[in-house]
Amino acid sequence: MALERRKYVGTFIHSTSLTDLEICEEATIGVDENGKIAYITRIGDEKSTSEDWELFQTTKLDGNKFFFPGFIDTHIHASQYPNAGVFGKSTLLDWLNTYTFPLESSFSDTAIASKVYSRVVARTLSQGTTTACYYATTHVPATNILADICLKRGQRAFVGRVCMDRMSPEYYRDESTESAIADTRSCISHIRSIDPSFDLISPIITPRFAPSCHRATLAALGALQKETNLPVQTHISENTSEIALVAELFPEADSYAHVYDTAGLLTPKTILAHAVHLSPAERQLIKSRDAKISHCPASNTAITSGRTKVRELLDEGLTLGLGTDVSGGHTSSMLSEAREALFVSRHVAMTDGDNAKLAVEEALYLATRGGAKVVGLESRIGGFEVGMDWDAQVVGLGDTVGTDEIDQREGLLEIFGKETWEEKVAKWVYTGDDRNTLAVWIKGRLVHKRSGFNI
Ligand SMILES: Nc1nc2[nH]cnc2c(=O)[nH]1
Ligand SMILES: [Zn+2]
Repeated sequence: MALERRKYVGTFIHSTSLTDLEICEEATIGVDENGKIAYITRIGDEKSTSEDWELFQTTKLDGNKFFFPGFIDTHIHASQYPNAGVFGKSTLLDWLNTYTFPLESSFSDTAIASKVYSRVVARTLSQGTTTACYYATTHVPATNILADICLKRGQRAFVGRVCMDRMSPEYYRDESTESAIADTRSCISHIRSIDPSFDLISPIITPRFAPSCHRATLAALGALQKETNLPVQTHISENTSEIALVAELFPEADSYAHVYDTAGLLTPKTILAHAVHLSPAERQLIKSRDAKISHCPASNTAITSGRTKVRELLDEGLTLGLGTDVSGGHTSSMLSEAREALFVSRHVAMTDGDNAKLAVEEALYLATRGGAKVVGLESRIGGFEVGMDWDAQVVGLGDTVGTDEIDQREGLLEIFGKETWEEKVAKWVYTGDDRNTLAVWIKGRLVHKRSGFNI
C-alpha cells in the first residue's frame, strides 16, 4: 500500500549510543512513500531537499511534544495478557501451573484468541510499541490469528507458536517432537502466505524453555533453525528452582546455556529472556555465539525471580533489550518497563555500588536501539537515520502548568517551564504513561492516534 510522502517537523529525540540521546529542536524528517526516512534536516543544516517535497503534508509539533523512536518489546506473551497483574505471591514454576497453563490452553477456542490478541495489539500500539516478539500458545489456528491481527493493524511482530512436550499438564502440551515441528512449520507457512518476505511479520522458533521440551524436540527445533535461518526465542536462567530443574533433567549438560547450545539453539538470532542468574561461563558462551538477551525487570520483580545485573552484562559486551514478559510482568507498557529497569538497577546498586545504576538514557537505549539489535533489525529501526523505517511515536508532555486546573488529557506529567529537554525526558520516563503517546507510526503508516491530537 503506497503512502503519501510526509514531513515531520519539531523536536526529535533518539539514542545515538548507550549513554547519549540526541535532542534536535526544529528539525525536519522527510518520510517517503515506502515509509523510509528520506532526509533529515537539523538546525543550521543546508536545506537539502528538492522542491517537490514542498507539496507534501507536514506534521508539525509544538510545545512540550517530541518525536521518539517506537519501542521494541523483545519478549511478551500475547496469550497471557488477560492475566496482567494477576500473580499473587507465586514464583515461576507454581505460577506456570496455577495461572498460565490454564489460560493459554483456552486458546484452543479461536474466539478467545481473536478477542485477546486484538486487545493486546491495540493496547501495545497505544503504548508506543512498534515491534513485539510475541509468544502465542501451542495452537496453530490461534497463533495464525495473532499474525493476521499484527499484519492488519500494522504492528511489526515476531510471532512464535509455543513448543512444549513435557513438564506441563496433559491438557496443554505437544504430543510429540514430530507434531511440535509440524505445527511450527504450519505457522511458518501461514506467515509466509500473508507476508511472503517476512517484511512486517516474521515467524520465530519458540521452545517454551528447556524443562518443557525433550532433548529430541530441542534438537529438532535447532535443526529447523539451521534449515530456515529464522530467529529463536526462549527463556533462560530466570529462577533458581528452574535452574535446579534443568540440572536434574539434563544431567549431561554443563549448564542451562549448554543445553541450548547442544541443541543448536544458541545462535546470533536467538533471544534469551531473563538471564538473571547466568554463570560467568554461560555469559561467555552466550557472547561467543552472539545470542541476545531480553531483560525483563518487571517480571523478575513480580514473580520474584531475581535482580539481573545489567551493568555487568553490558560491560561484558552482551547485547540487551527490554521485554515486558506479560504476564510474568504486570505491564505491557515499554515506558513502564524502562522505569522498572531503572529501579531494579538501583536495587542492585544498594548492594553492588553506584556503578550498577542505569541512567534514563541507558534505559531508553535498551527500549529502542538495544531492542533493535536483539531482533536483528538495527539497520532499519530503533533510531532516526536516513534509510531507516519511520517507526516513531509522538510524545506529548502537556502544556506548561499555569493554572490550578489539572490537564486530564495528557496524564499526570507536570512541566513547570524551566526544565531542559533532558529533564523533560526524565519526567516522561519516571512519571509518564500511555496518555503521553499521542500518535504512532510503523513503516510510515499511522497505526495509533490519541483522540484530540491533530496530526
Ligand atoms: N516468565 C515466564 N517464564 C517462563 N518460563 C517458561 N514459560 C514461561 C512463561 O510463560 N513466562
Ligand atoms: Zn516469558
